[in-house]
Amino acid sequence: MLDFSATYTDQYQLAMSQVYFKKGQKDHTAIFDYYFRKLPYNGGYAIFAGLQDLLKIIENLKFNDKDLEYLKKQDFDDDFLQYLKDFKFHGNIYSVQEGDVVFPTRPILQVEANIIEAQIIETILLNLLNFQTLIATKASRIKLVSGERTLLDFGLRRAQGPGGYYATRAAIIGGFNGTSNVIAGRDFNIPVSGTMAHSFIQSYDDEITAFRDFAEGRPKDCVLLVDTYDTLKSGVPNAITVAKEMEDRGEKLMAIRLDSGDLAYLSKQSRKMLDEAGLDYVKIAASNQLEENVIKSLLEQGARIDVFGVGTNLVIGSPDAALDGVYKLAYSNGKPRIKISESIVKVTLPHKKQVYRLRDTEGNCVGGDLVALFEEDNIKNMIHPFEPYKQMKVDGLEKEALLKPVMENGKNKLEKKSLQEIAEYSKNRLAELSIEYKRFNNPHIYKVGISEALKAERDKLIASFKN
Ligand SMILES: Nc1ncnc2c1ncn2[C@@H]1O[C@H](COP(=O)(O)OP(=O)(O)OP(=O)(O)O)[C@@H](O)[C@H]1O
Ligand SMILES: O=P(O)(O)OC[C@H]1O[C@H](OP(=O)(O)OP(=O)(O)O)[C@H](O)[C@@H]1O
Ligand SMILES: O=C(O)c1cccnc1
Repeated sequence: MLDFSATYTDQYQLAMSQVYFKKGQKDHTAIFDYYFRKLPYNGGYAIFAGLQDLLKIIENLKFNDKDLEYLKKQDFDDDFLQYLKDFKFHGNIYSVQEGDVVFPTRPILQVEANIIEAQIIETILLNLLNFQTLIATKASRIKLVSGERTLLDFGLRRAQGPGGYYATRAAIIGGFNGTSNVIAGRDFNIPVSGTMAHSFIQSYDDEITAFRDFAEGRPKDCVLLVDTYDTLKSGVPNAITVAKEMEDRGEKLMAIRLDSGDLAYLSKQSRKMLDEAGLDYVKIAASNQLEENVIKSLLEQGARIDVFGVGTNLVIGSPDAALDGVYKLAYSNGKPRIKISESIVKVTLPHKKQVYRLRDTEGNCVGGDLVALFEEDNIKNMIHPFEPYKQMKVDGLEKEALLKPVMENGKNKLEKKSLQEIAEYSKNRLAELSIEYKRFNNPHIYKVGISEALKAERDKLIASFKN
């Protein structure tokens, strides 16, 4: 894992914290909600990712000597710096499980801690969760159109700097099978694989010698890049020759890779040539600015591609640059808190809350999540948070509580899961959603509503400030 200190934060967190400290408010308990307002890619769902990393980092977050020296130069006071010297997160965190499908405007995670600790972790929390959730969602869309074909992440070189490290992790949660990213493979136990670059072939005087040497060097997982000079006239015929030579040595060429031109046409022609040479086991990989719409189109055209290598568009979350996840105060110093806005969608929900996934008596998702006060019971109705005439009866429905304690008094309580287990969980949760929520154009809108009691609390607070 990358090394983080508690200065991985925005200056205003420290400025506010010094005031809380000086004014005797440092032990006031605060509750913050993490949620986003708009689904990325105009899609029908998002995949929550980044939780495991976040908790590991928060558990060990502290200000080291270098941080404190620097903050002293930034005009923070000695007594506050002394407090920061012993900083540790002691709070509670309640969260949806990593990999679950999540929807706008309802809490995905809640932090309950003293106000300084809750404030200092805000930036790293948003930084990690927004990015991984965006990329896991992108990966999941690519997976939806690719079926059982193999998906490899090739994005590290095109990522937003070191963000590529976590993009790879998120891609696996969203359904990718492996990566070219060696450090992410090492740290997250992800299968690492790769092919060859154009430079390797260019560095030889002829393509076939390059192929021969590579096959000799990597006999077990040899993939030959066939488009450097002419895919069908040179690359594929030379790959076939080398594959036959490998057979003579008792080896098997694993795949060829197409990286330019009309990938549908070239894959069909290459498949035919390989099959006619008796090489039906040699797979075809493709890359070049792939994303879910291109892959969908390629498959509709009958492309014979077994492996998609996806780089840029996956790791930068194209075309959306960011998830708009926010961290909003819901409760502090014994009182519910609200942020009022001209735009009703930006009004926050006060109090500690619980979120329930609604299911019928057979356990099937009915397409709705309910947000209620934490201790509420016997909830009969769900109301649209901003359009109160939209209501739904929920009293006959099963309610699965989604926010589970994952950190208690600063201790990470998250059940240990491998990335593959998180990905499997994500796959199963996504499978519970019907296809209408997964289509790319005008997907069905998943219902998110609030209980009558929560609405009453919110409206009471709005009225008190309006007066
Ligand atoms: N049959 C196809 N249907 C839809 N999209 C395709 C098809 N074949 C390739 N593409 C996509 O079209 C884009 C073509 O990119 P580009 O214009 O750079 O062409 P290119 O063949 O890669 O050129 P270059 O040789 O410069 O790399 C890529 O995103 C690629 O994935
Ligand atoms: O298109 P992306 O989805 O981002 O996939 C990654 C791309 O990165 C490599 O190209 P690059 O030109 O960097 O190196 P190369 O010379 O090895 O092809 C690879 O050949 C892919 O085309
Ligand atoms: O292994 C590959 O083929 C690869 C790795 C990174 C980027 N593009 C391709």
